[in-house]
Amino acid sequence: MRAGLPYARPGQVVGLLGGSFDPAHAGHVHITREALKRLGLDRVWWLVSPGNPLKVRGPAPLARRMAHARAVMRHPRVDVTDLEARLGTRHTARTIAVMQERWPGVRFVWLMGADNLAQFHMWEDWREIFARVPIAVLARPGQRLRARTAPAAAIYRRFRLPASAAGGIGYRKPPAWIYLNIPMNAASSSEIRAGGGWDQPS
Ligand SMILES: Nc1ncnc2c1ncn2[C@@H]1O[C@H](COP(=O)(O)OP(=O)(O)OP(=O)(O)O)[C@@H](O)[C@H]1O
Ligand SMILES: O=C(O)c1ccc[n+]([C@@H]2O[C@H](COP(=O)([O-])O)[C@@H](O)[C@H]2O)c1
Repeated sequence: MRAGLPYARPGQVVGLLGGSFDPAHAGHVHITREALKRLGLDRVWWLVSPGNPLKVRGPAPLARRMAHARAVMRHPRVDVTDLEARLGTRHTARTIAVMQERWPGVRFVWLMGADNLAQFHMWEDWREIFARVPIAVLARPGQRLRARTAPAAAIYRRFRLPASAAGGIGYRKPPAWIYLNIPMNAASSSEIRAGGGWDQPS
């Protein structure tokens, strides 16, 4: 990272995993490693969000979530960033637009768990995200049916790639998306919070 911004060369393929990471957990680490392995990515950048625009409850302070995410995700090809706070963006479509300007020639791929595909049609300018970058959806326990019946999946049905195309997804012209059936990990931030495992230190 230079001056707080991650580095990638033009032509490199970078997966973007946006999230509240409130807190980061083994599920995030697992899908990041799977994405690196299967999608032909050079790097993955975590975008630790200032706050999900659809969530009412505010998350823990960004600095705390960043520090914890960095402790949890240790991999030479992964950068944990607070890019949205630095770029002043909050909605994903805008974040990606600004990043494509800032890193010309870098091939970004949007990564998300299957639960997010189910809600994707409610994101601001969500069609613009499909128009800008290939998307990889990673299996999550209990979310298969919801993802299969997601409005965004139906609308973009003809742009879905077969599993065999995973390794080259970064080179596909958008719209293009793929559903990755990976071994699953059941970790979730809400469960950790409900169990009191992320309470503020007193
Ligand atoms: N166990 C998991 N398996 C697959 N995808 C996951 C998993 N945990 C998180 N993700 C994905 O990682 C991204 C960031 O997730 P987020 O930070 O919201 O964690 P979360 O566990 O889903 O949180 P919460 O329970 O508060 O909704 C999202 O795209 C989400 O779908
Ligand atoms: O752009 C939007 O309207 C939008 C709505 C909901 C979620 N997102 C993004 O989706 C990512 C996952 O959010 P979360 O809170 O489920 O971890 C994170 O990068 C959010 O900024 C984006």
